[in-house]
Amino acid sequence: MGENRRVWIREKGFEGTRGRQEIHSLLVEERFVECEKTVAVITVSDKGSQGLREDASGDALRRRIQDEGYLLVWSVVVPDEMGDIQAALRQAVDEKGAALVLTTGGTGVAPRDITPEATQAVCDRLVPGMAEAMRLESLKKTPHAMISRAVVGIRGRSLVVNLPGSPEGALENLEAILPALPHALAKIQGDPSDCARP
Ligand SMILES: Nc1nc2c(c(=O)[nH]1)N[C@H]1C(S)=C(S)[C@@H](COP(=O)(O)OP(=O)(O)OC[C@H]3O[C@@H](n4cnc5c(N)ncnc54)[C@H](O)[C@@H]3O)O[C@H]1N2
Ligand SMILES: O=P(O)(O)OP(=O)(O)O
Repeated sequence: MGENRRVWIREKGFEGTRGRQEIHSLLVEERFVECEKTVAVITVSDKGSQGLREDASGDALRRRIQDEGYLLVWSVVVPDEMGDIQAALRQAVDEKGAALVLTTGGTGVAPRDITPEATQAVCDRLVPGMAEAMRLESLKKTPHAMISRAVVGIRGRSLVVNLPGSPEGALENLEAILPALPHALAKIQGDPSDCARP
């Protein structure tokens, strides 16, 4: 996460213009605002990783999430391979510092669909309610929604969200959780404030 904070400070033009002490206090002050809004997008697709299909789903997700004010810190296309997916998830969180990681593809029941297993393997905790909400909303669009085994999990202080592979499916699922994302990310980052509704 430290790297992202530095990126943001540079973007705002503070780095080098203030003393070390002041930069440190700025980082502390702005931590909740900035760390929550970094995102990585991982496309899981055999065809995509071989250049046989344009990554329309990744493109659509990148556009939509940036429209919501998130800063894209990394994006990659990997094949439906356990090692590649896990490595990408670790890199997104541990090296790129994404507070939010969106995956698209490989959530279904085809033999090579293993994104949920790879996600669970690198996450410390699951957030079943977010995956349930995505399926609930998606069932209003298509009965095929129940085929997605997508999970949502937490790795360290980052949230990992599995989305289906089709562009429409990925966007429809993302839309279902967008309203809850800011609060979820703030809590994962350690926001201690009360969250009961008045
Ligand atoms: N809200 C919705 N939820 C779901 C939908 C939907 O349309 N709306 N589709 C359901 C279906 S059908 C399935 S099956 C499951 C699981 O999907 P997967 O995550 O396993 O998707 P894939 O098999 O990886 O891909 C499906 C299909 O999508 C196209 N595709 C895949 N990747 C890309 C890409 N990067 N760019 C463009 N198009 C892509 C391709 O035609 C694949 O065959 O989810 C349900 N949920
Ligand atoms: O090439 P992929 O992995 O996107 O899978 P599909 O068979 O669903 O097109």
